[in-house]
Amino acid sequence: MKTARIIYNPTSGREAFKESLAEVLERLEVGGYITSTHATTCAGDATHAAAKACDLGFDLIVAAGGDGTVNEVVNGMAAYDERPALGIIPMGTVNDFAKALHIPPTIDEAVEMIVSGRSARIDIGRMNSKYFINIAGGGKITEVSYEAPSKLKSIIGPLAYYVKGIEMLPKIRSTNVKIEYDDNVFEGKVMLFMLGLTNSIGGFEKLVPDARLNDGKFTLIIVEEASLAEIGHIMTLATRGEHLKHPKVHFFKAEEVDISSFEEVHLNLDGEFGGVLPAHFINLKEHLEVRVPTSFYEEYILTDEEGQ
Ligand SMILES: Nc1ncnc2c1ncn2[C@@H]1O[C@H](COP(=O)(O)OP(=O)(O)OP(=O)(O)O)[C@@H](O)[C@H]1O
Repeated sequence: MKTARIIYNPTSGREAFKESLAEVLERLEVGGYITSTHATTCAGDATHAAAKACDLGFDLIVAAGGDGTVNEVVNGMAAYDERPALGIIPMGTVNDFAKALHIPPTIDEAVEMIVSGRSARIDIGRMNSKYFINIAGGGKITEVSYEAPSKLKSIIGPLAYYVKGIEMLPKIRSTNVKIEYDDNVFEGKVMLFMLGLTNSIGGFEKLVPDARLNDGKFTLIIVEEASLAEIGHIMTLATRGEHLKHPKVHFFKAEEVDISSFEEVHLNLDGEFGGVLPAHFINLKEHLEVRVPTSFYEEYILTDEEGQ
């Protein structure tokens, strides 16, 4: 028998998970798992709960919550040599990570996928000692996502980032940074830099148009110093996934990135404050085993034969 630990955030998004808990447990039991449950009690608790599940040798951790919960669970698991598989039941307001993996939005379908889908090994990022699953970024503009109040986020969802972003535009200024990526260097004034792992970020589904989930590389996007009008134009292009064509936008693939600055530059990891520069980023290739729909696996997970 396999063992599964459900870690759920009773406060995330729609707050409806508890009502479905009995059915979720039953489906997992029928699927061959011995189950147990942990409801998180505060911020950071999911990290401790996931680490404990690793210590106890669980085969599967099911994270039921939004991106914040999944990020915390991965932070609890990632340092272990023996890691359980991860299943995700999206319960947040945005669920960028679940969307990137085409995880179904309803509880029933998500648990069904966990039981009968496939396991994919996908990349995660480490920044200094913290892990991230979707994106790391810095520069004034990236302070937007954690400044978007959660009330606003739950009412208008992804648009909250955009609305807040436009409001903040006049306050945005550039910062001087040095970005070393693999064997190259970029030095200069930037509005923002981003290291993406998936293509679904901040509610934009085409921000990192060609992110591969298991190639061991970050997509590094740098937006050089630009005028307000240019930033507005880049944001509009971003909604269509065409921002990479803009001359102030640079795009690279890299396994390791070092970023430093003489100024105080805030970092954002998966939508939350993640500390300040300097930062060392490393892509941990295929570090996370996650349950995904079979159709997604067949279409998006590269195998060795495909020339990885
Ligand atoms: N019992 C709790 N009370 C208050 N906060 C909690 C509790 N458990 C977890 N949290 C915190 O809530 C944060 C947000 O949760 P989560 O990401 O699951 O939902 P969300 O914000 O609705 O979703 P999304 O990130 O997709 O918008 C988590 O990062 C976690 O730190």
